[in-house]
Amino acid sequence: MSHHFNTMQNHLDILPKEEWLNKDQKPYYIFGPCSAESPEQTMETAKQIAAEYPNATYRAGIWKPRTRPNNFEGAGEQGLDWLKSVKQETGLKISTEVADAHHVEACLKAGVDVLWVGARTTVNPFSVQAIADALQGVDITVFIKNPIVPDIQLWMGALERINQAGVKKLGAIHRGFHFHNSEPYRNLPRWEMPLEMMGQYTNLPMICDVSHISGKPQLIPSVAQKAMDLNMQGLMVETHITPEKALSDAKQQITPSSLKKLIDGLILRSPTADNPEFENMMEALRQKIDEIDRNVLNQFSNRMNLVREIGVYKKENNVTIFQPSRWEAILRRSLEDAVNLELSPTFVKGLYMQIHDESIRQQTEVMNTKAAAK
Ligand SMILES: O=C(O)C(=O)C[C@]1(C(=O)O)C=C[C@@H](O)C=C1
Repeated sequence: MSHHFNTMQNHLDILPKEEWLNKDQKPYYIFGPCSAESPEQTMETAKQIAAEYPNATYRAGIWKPRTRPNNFEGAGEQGLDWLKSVKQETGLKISTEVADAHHVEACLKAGVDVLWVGARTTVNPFSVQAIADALQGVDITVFIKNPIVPDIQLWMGALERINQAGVKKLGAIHRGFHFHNSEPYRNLPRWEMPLEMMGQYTNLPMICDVSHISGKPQLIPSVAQKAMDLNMQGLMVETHITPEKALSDAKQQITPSSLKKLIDGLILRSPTADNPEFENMMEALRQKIDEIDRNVLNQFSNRMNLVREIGVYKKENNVTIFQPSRWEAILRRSLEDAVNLELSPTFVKGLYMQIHDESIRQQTEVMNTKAAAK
């Protein structure tokens, strides 16, 4: 397999965060029920949220296609009228999920401020393009949730399609990924995926949907704190006046008062410190890390030289590349060392799997190379 490794950054034409996302709120908060269920539930939840967080964006799902039919499928278009009333009475910005062009048109007519594309829509470029076409030239905020499968290209593609329609207030929402077993989460966070996106598009705001990752209230605080510590720009938290009576996602919604506890408990750290002593210390430690990194790579290179040398002997003696007992011994020794070195076994095992893969690749190359004329 050939690896094309791209360290180049990609580009999205997005307005600076300070001009829209973080204009009135930092972090950016999206709070509200999974679904708009009734005028009363929609309004009452909004009032309680607005009392504490007047600059938050209010969310409520209007169209809720469930995995299997014949469950509560959302209030439909009438729910947009309920959201409109919320906007009028509380002043909160309103937001909902769109999955097709018809949804977009209905939301634009209702004056919805913020739209998001859901995880099951992001996987389908046909759907995303239809939404992009409906948004052509419209000045509105749009967030793209990660696709349910951990495929970064789909996420990037969806952002690019919407951006190419001219949407400049654009962000991403990390909601975790679907796996057969995501314990203890509902959706495995795979934090490296949003981080990769943030690296690829340095101006892309990333919001963490802590509810869909957690799936249960107990996990929400640690997920929210981690998102903040990873320098994400905001949080989406499903909030319901009576979660136990919710018609969808009852298990993961929290009350407005639990929401307040959650937000009060967050420690907000900044990406840099305005402190010369801190900067000096960081500089010194980073220099040491740079030196170690260079040594590590050099040693890997030395190791691979030996591996290729072994490869030549194996070729001359017609011996197989993969040596299970030797490989097992290396792995066992390394895992024992890991304990004493305060390295996690998962990390060390992953590292050695990578090294072994590379050894095999290099020896395969040696085997396939025609010997130089003697
Ligand atoms: O010891 C060998 O036979 C090697 O080729 C070296 C090495 C390694 O990378 O350490 C590579 C492949 C084998 O499966 C086992 C070990």
